Amino acid sequence: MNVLEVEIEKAGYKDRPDVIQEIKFSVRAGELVGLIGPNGAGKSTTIKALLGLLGEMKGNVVMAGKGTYGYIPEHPILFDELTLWEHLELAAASMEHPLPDFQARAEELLARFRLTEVRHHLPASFSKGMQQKIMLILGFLQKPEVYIVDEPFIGLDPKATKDFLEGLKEERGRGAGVLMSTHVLDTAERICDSFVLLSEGRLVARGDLEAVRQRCGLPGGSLFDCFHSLL
Ligand SMILES: Nc1ncnc2c1ncn2[C@@H]1O[C@H](COP(=O)(O)OP(=O)(O)OP(=O)(O)O)[C@@H](O)[C@H]1O
Repeated sequence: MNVLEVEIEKAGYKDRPDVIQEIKFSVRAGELVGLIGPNGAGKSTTIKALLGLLGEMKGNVVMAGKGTYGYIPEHPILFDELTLWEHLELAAASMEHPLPDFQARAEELLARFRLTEVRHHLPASFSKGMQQKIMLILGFLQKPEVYIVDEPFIGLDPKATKDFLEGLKEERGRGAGVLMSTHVLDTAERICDSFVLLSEGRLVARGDLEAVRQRCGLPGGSLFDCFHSLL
């Protein structure tokens, strides 16, 4: 079953409405799909397009079930005047479907990412990695059907990265699908089930590592080798 289906004819910005073109892919329940491509290839634009954040978008995006998604942005988005706990309360209050177990879930996530002690502090004074962990907690809070994660590995320490990947694994076990953009290709190769490779706003390869290797004519090649041969 697909939890996310994306068919973008074209999308972009007011002055450049066709930054990305003909991007078609899907994410199955439990699948982790890596969105890969060099700087400026259109990864963030693709994510913004499927979140409905772009003025210029011609295409279709379908999310399964109730259509809930957890978006984990690359750069933390925080309010100066709210404590960490108030951020979680605000997120829960603005969800379309109320969280019956908000308190327990929030406590569990704070413990997992070791932020329990600072839950009543203002995140504006936190380190970059701590702020990034808040984004992970907010993403995990509502147990969505789809996770959309923009470059999670920059700024997280190895322990936080491990905790994050374990959290994603649990969620995938429950049937959530994940689309994750990253430049960290060795990690992507290790953890992703399949890949969407973008270059200059176009889809250049789609499928598991074997399919990407075939597309590049590099049997046994790493994702890193395939990336370089395609671009
Ligand atoms: N707000 C904007 N207005 C106009 N053009 C933009 C805007 N944001 C991005 N672009 C252009 O869209 C193209 C794709 O950018 P995008 O940010 O999607 O790339 P990316 O693959 O996410 O890159 P990176 O790996 O550097 O994050 C680039 O040419 C960029 O200049």
